[in-house]
Amino acid sequence: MEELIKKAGILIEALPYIQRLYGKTVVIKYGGAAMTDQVLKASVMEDITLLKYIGVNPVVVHGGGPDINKTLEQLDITPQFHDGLRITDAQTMEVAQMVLIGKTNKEIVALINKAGGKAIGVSGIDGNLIEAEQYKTDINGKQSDIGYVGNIKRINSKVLEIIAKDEYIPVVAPIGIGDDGHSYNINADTVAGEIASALKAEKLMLLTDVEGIKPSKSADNIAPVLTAAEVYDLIENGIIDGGMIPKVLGCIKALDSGVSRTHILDGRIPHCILLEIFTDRGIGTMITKGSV
Ligand SMILES: Nc1ncnc2c1ncn2[C@@H]1O[C@H](COP(=O)(O)OP(=O)(O)O)[C@@H](O)[C@H]1O
Ligand SMILES: CC(=O)N[C@@H](CCC(=O)OP(=O)(O)O)C(=O)O
Repeated sequence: MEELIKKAGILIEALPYIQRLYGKTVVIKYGGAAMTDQVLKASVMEDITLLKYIGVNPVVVHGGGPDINKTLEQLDITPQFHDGLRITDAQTMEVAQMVLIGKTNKEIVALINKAGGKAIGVSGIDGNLIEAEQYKTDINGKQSDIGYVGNIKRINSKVLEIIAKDEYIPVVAPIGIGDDGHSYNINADTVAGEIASALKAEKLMLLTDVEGIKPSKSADNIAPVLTAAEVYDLIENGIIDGGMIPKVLGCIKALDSGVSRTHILDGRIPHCILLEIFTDRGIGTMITKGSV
C-alpha cells in the first residue's frame, strides 16, 4: 500500500509536465561517453520507451565516438580530432560507418525493443535524411580540411515523421549523404541540434559523461543555466572545449530555430531523462537564448 501511495505521489508530481509535453517531440542525443554499462543503457532506453507510452514523441540520435576509437585502435590507427571533430580519412570513414550504423545503432534499437518500445534505426543515408557536404570552415572561420566530415545542408525530416507517427521510435546514426553519393561523418550533437530544429522539437536533451557545464576550469560545480552569450564567452576562454563545443553549438542552433528548451545532462545518472523532465529540480545545464 505504502509503495502504491509513493508511486501515486510521483505520478501526481509529474502530471503537469506530462500535459506540457503531450504530443510534442523531444530529441534525445545519447553520447558514446555515457554508454558505459548495460544497466545504465537499459535505464536510458526505459525512459525513452516510457515517454512514448505517455504520448510524448521521442527521437533518438546516438553517438559512439569511443566505440569508433576502439575499432580504429585495433586497426593501429590513432584517432585524431580538431575542435572535437574526428579527422576522417577514407579508412576512418569506413570504420565510423560500420561501427555507428552496424553496431551502435542496432544495439540501441534492440535495447529499446527489449524495454517494451518499438524502435526503428536509420542513418542519415536512409531516405536522404541528412544531406551533407564536406566540412570546410572551422569555428574560428579558418579553412580546414578534416576529410570526410560533413556539414549538414538539409534535414529531410519526413522519414522521421513517418516513423514517429505510429508507435515507433526513430533512432538516428549520425552519418550524412553527399550529392556525390559519399558518406560523411557528422558529430552526433550537431545532428541532434539540426534534427531538433527541423522537427521544431519542444526539447533537446544531450546526455553525456559529465554532470553539466563547468563555468571555470577549477570549478567543481556546474552552471545550472547558461545563456548563448555566456556559452560563446566560455568557448573563447577555452573553458568549454573538445567534445563540449559541438554540444553547445547544437543547443544554440536548436534555440535559434524555436526549440524551447535545451539541456546538457549526465547520462550516467539512472533515469536522468525522467528526472530532468518530470521533476521541479531539473538536472544538468540548461542553455537558453537569453536570460530567464
Ligand atoms: N566546460 C566544460 N564542462 C564540462 N565538460 C567539458 C567542458 N569542456 C569540455 N568538456 C568535456 O566534454 C566532454 C563531453 O564530450 P564528449 O567526450 O564528446 O562526450 P559525448 O560522447 O557524450 O558526446 C566531457 O567529458 C568533458 O571532458
Ligand atoms: C565528425 C565526428 O566527430 N563524428 C563523430 C560521430 C560520433 C559521435 O559524435 O559520437 P559521440 O557523441 O559519442 O562523441 C565521431 O566520429 O566520433
